[in-house]
Amino acid sequence: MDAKALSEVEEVEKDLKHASERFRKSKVHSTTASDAESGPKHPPPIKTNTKKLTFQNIEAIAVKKKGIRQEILKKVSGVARPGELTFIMGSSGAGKTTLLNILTGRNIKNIETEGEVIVNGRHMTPTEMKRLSAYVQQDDVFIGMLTVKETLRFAAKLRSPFKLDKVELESIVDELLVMMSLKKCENTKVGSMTEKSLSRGERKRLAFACEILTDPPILFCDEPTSGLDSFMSHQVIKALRQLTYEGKTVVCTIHQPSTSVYQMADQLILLSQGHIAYAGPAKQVDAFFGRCGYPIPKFVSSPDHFMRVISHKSFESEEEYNTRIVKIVDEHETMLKEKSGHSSTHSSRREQAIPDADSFSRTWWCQFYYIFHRSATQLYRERAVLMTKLIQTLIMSVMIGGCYFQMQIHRDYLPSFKGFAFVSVQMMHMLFMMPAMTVFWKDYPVVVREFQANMYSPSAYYLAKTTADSVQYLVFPVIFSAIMLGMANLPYTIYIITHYLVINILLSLNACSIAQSFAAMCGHLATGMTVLPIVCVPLMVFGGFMITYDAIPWYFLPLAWISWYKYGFEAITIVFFESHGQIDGCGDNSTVVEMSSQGNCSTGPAFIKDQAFEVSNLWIDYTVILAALLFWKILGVLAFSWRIRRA
Ligand SMILES: Nc1ncnc2c1ncn2[C@@H]1O[C@H](COP(=O)(O)OP(=O)(O)OP(=O)(O)O)[C@@H](O)[C@H]1O
Repeated sequence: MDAKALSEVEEVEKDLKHASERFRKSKVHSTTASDAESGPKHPPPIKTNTKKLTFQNIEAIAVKKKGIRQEILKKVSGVARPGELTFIMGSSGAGKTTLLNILTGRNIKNIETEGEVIVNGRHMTPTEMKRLSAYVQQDDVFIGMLTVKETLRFAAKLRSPFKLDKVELESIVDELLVMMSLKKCENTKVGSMTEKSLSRGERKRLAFACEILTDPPILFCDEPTSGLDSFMSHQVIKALRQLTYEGKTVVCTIHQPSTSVYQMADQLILLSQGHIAYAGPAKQVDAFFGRCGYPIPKFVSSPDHFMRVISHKSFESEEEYNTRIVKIVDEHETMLKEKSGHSSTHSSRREQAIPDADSFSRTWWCQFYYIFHRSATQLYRERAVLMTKLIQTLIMSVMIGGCYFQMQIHRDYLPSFKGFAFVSVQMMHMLFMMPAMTVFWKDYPVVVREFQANMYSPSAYYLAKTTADSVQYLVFPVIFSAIMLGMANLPYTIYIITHYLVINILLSLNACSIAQSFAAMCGHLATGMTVLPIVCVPLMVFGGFMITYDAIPWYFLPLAWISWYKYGFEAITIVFFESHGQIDGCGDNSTVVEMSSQGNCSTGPAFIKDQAFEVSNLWIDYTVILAALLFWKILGVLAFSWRIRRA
C-alpha cells in the first residue's frame, strides 16, 4: 500500500473514531412524532463527519445458469446527501435491493457490476463502504435466545471501534434502547420468525440499533417498513428521519409508503426496469411527472400516482409499457442535462482505492471470547434440548449397560467384551453426531449478517461456537462411561477408569468435529446427514469388530488405517487387557482354540494380539484419534470460512 493510500486509510479511521466519540457524548434526542416531521424544532444537524454519497453509471448483470445474463441496472446514477433521507422506490423487481447491495458491496456474488461509488469525492472499495456505512437488510435475523439488551451488548462489544469498559458499554446500550424506543422490551427475548417474541416493528428498530452502534455516517436500509402496519412504518421511518438530524446520510428502499411516511423523505430515486426514472427532491416529483405528461390527479397521493405511472398495467401491452418508461427516462435525462452543473463530482482516480481486507474492531481472541460467551448462553437457555440429550444418554446407557450386566473378564465373556468395547466407540458417534450437525443451523443467517458487518471472522465464530457446544460432549460421555462401567463387573483400577473415560471423551469430541465439519462443507443439514454415513459407515466396518484387521482385503486396508473406530476399539481393548494375567476359564487349550481365531487368548496381552491389535499401540491410538479431531476441526474452519465469505 503506498503512502497516499495509507493516509487515506488513516483518514477513514479518524472519521470513524470521531464518529464514535460523538456518539458516546451525544445526548439522546427523545423527540415526539410531530417533532420528527417539523424542521425548526429539531436539534440542528451536526455538520462534522458528514458524507455525501454519489454513485455513477452503476450497471448490474446477473449471471445465471447456462450463461444466461439478466441486465438488472442500467447506468444508474444518483446522489444521497448528509442530513437527508433518500428513498429508493420502484416496482417489484426494478433493482432497488441490487442497487443497495452494490452500494454496500454485499450479496453480489453472481452479479457483474460496473460503475463508481464515491463518498465525499473519493472512490470507495466495498471494504471502505463497510467501514463508513451500516446496512439494515430486509430480513432482520437475530439469535432468538438473547434478549434485546444482550443482542445490543454483543453488537456493541464487537463493533465499537474502541474497547469499551462496562460503564461505557451500558451507557451506549441504554442510549440506543431509548433512542429506538426499545426500553420497555429490553429484557424480552428477541425470538425467531417461528417463535414470536418481539413485534416486527421492534425487531426492525433493534436491527437499526445494532447497525448504528458505530455511529456510521451513512445508513442503508432495505425495505425497513415491509410487513409493518402504517403506524409501525411511521415509527420506523421517524427513527430514520431522526438519524438525519445528526448529519447522517440515510438511504432506504421502500414499498408503497403512506402519505405521512412519504412526506418524511427529502430525496427520491425512482427505478423502473433498471433505469432511473427520477432522481431529485421528493417534493418535485409531481412537477416532473406533470412535465412527462402525467399530471397528478386530484385526491391521489404523490407515491400512489407515480408508482401507478411506472408500473406495468395488466391491460396494456409490453410495448406500450416500455414506450412510457423510455419517455419518462428520457425526460429525466433531459432534465438532468438542463441542470448538468449540479451533478458534477470531483473524484480522485480509481487507482487510489484502498485494497480490500478484513478489518475487525476486536482481536481474534476477543471475538472468540464474546462469541463463546454468547453461544454458551444460547446453550444454557436451550435447556430443554440439553435435558432431552441427557435423558437419551441415560436411557441408552442403561439399556446398553444392561446387556453387559455383571460381565467379567472370563473366557465366556470375551466375545461380549469385544461388543462392550466396540459399542462404546459406536455410541460416542451415534449419540452425538447428529445433534452436533445442527450446531450452526439456526445461526447461519445471523453469522452471514454479522460477518458482513465486519463483527468477527468466520474462524473465530466456528471455533467459539463448536467449543461452547462441545462442553456437553465432555459431560455425556462421562455419564455413559460411568453407567457402562457401573453395570459391568470388570477389574477397575484408576488407570483403566481414567483411560476409558478419556478415550470416550476424545471419541465423542472427534465425532462432533466430523459432524460439524460435514455441516460446514455441505452447507445444508439434509445433505450433510445424507453424506456423513457414506464416510462413517465404511470406516466403522473396518473398525476391527466386524472384520479383524488381518482379514481385511488389501484394497480396503487404507480405510482401516484411517478408521478412528479401529483406534478407539484397540485403545479400549488395550487398557482393559494389557496388564491382565491369566484369563479365567482359559486354562483348557481346547476351549481356547474354539473361541479364538488365532488359538491363543489365555492372557490379556494374548487376547489383544488375537484381535490383531498391538499392546504397545495405546499412544498411537490416542495420537491418531487426536489427529483426526484436529483434521476435522481444521477442515471445518476452512469450509465454514469459505461458505460464509461467499454467502
Ligand atoms: N443474485 C441474483 N441472481 C440472479 N438474479 C438476481 C439476483 N439479484 C437480483 N436478481 C434479479 O434482479 C431483479 C431485481 O431484483 P431486486 O431484488 O434488486 O429487485 P427489487 O426492486 O428490490 O424488488 P422487490 O421490491 O420485489 O424486493 C429481479 O428480477 C431479480 O430476480
